[in-house]
Amino acid sequence: MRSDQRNSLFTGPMIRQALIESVKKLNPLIMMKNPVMFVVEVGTFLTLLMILFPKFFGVEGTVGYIVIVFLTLLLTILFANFAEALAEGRGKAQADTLKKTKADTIAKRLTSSGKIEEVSSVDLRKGDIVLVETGDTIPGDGEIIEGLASIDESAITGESAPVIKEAGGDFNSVTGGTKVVSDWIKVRITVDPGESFLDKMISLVEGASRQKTPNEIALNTLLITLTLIFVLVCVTLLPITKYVGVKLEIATLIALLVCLIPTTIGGLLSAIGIAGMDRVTRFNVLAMSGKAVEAAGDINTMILDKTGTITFGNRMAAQFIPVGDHTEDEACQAAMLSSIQDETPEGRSIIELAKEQGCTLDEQKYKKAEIIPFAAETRMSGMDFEGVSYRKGAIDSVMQFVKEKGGVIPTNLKEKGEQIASLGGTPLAICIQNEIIGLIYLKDTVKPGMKERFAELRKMGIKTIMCTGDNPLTAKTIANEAGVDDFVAECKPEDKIRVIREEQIQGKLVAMTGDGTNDAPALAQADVGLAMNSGTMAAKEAANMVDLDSDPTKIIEVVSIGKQLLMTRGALTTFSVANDIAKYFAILPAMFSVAIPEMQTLNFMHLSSPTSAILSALIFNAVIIPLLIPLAMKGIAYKPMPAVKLLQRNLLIYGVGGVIAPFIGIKLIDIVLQVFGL
Ligand SMILES: Nc1ncnc2c1ncn2[C@@H]1O[C@H](COP(=O)(O)OP(=O)(O)OP(=O)(O)O)[C@@H](O)[C@H]1O
Ligand SMILES: [K+]
Ligand SMILES: [Mg+2]
Repeated sequence: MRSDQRNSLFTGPMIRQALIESVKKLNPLIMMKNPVMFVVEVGTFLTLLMILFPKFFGVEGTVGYIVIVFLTLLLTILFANFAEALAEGRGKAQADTLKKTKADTIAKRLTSSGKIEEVSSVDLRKGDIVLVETGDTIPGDGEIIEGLASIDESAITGESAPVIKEAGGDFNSVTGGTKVVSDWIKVRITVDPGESFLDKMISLVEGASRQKTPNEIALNTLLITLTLIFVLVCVTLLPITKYVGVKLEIATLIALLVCLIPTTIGGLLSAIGIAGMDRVTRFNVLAMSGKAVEAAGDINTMILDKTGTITFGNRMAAQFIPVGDHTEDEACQAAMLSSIQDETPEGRSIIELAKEQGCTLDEQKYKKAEIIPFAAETRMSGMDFEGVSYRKGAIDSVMQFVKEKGGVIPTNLKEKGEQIASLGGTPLAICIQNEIIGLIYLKDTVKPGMKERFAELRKMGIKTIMCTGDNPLTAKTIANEAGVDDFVAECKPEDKIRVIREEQIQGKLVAMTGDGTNDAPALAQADVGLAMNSGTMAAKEAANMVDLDSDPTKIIEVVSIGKQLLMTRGALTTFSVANDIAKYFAILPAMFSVAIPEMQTLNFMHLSSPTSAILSALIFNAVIIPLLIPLAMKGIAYKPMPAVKLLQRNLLIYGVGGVIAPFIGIKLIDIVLQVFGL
């Protein structure tokens, strides 16, 4: 996705393709989806009939004029179609590239007896377990259940550096179509054919599943209403003109109608939406709906988890610290015992550190132990063996566990825990039965550049809140280091939802970024849920956006694009309506000044003739569409500033500009038409 086509706005083949598409889109069945332009098409068809059967319509004398009206109307529709086709073009090109990645591969499926059978990737179903070795393409989306491998995800993310994925924890998801470059993994397939991430990506960039956003629907309703009003105005003009003695051609009436209905925004509306989605994709963010992008434009609050989002998330054991009258050796031993078969990255790093420090473990002996896997709810993990409980976990959780068993808390536990937390580390307490033996210092690092990025969010008026399962002191240290506005510690999954709901109840739009399975419910609750591609399947499925680069601050770009999208649509609507009003005042005096001399005072534009006035306005109405295509595609520049100021600025530029532009444009076209003797 991050290929050359990401940067160059349009290539030759894309423009050629768009030209072909704009003719195909003339199909009335497609056209009907855009009522404003459909009215133009009906008008075009009527003028065509008049050209073909002039006698029937009694227009023999003015066929030349009608031909010009017909051609201008046809161009108007083609221009609008071209805008839409051009906006769709890049997505189609991307989809083609992705489809090549989707080729069927051979999968090594494990049978229940543990044998390997080779099957086609299309025959894989949810729940199948496959072995993927060095050089193999991963045959489907899934979760690593065993092993660790280095994976080239460039086919999907465009990032050439391989990433490490491993069983357990938040980095266990793999995507079909990516490649194992070293080592091996066993993957449990989590989707049936046709529902994969790649399938979703293809249909997203292709725009196949594009639906109008609520904002677009509302605007469309407004445009349809305006159109209906002008249809009525034009129809009632007929008897009025008869009454005052002006002969009004049907073709003129159609031209007048098209000038007055909001064709500019009607023609560009869908292109603006598609281009907005496309800009998001170019930042390597997959948005599941246009609604999500628009919501991003109005975000007030942003919730982030800490581990894996603000920090790198490879929380590694750095030190074993004894408490009470225990020794470092005992702490090391207990840490190891509580981490048998803990498949989280934290658990494995503990075993590694313990081995480095010379601790040993007779794994055979504990084969029959009952393993207690880590859960975000309990914040603990460990095992029960021969009536003895071995646990490690968040200090308060372990303290409670020990107290329930009648144990006492060592006096220096609090102090030693605070020492780790004040460094931004995560302290894990270790206990055997009802006795706390020591602490594990889990180290994690804040991703660089966070402070500057959060400052940017603040400038946009967005409040950042870090919600973490970690203890308050660690949370505070990391919150300060990263520069978030606020934090909530000791969050369980339901607490993250509560924080989001509390903001939403105040009428705020909330964005949430996260990577863990424990973040999934909150990602679904938020108005904008941005999951890290590095994260778990559950997180990616719950979110309405996925950042392929796994950079939580990417939300800044998405917010800018969302704001840009809303602003561009607002500005071009203002411009379009202002234009139409101006055109009204340009054409009507010219049309009536012959019959009603008093109208002459209003005819300050001094257009050469009523016919020229109509044609100039109609031609201006057509050419303004392609002239605005670049603006519709790129969006108007967004700079962080208060909303009111922004609105005033845009009203000035696009409202006043929209009133003035037609007068200048129509006058110029009128002069040119005079040169050609029309
Ligand atoms: N493998 C583990 N065994 C025991 N306890 C753990 C393990 N991993 C994490 N913990 C403890 O559980 C707490 C909660 O973990 P959880 O993954 O829910 O949140 P988190 O990753 O700390 O925070 P965030 O929500 O910011 O990602 C951690 O802060 C830590 O104290
Ligand atoms: K118009
Ligand atoms: Mg987490």
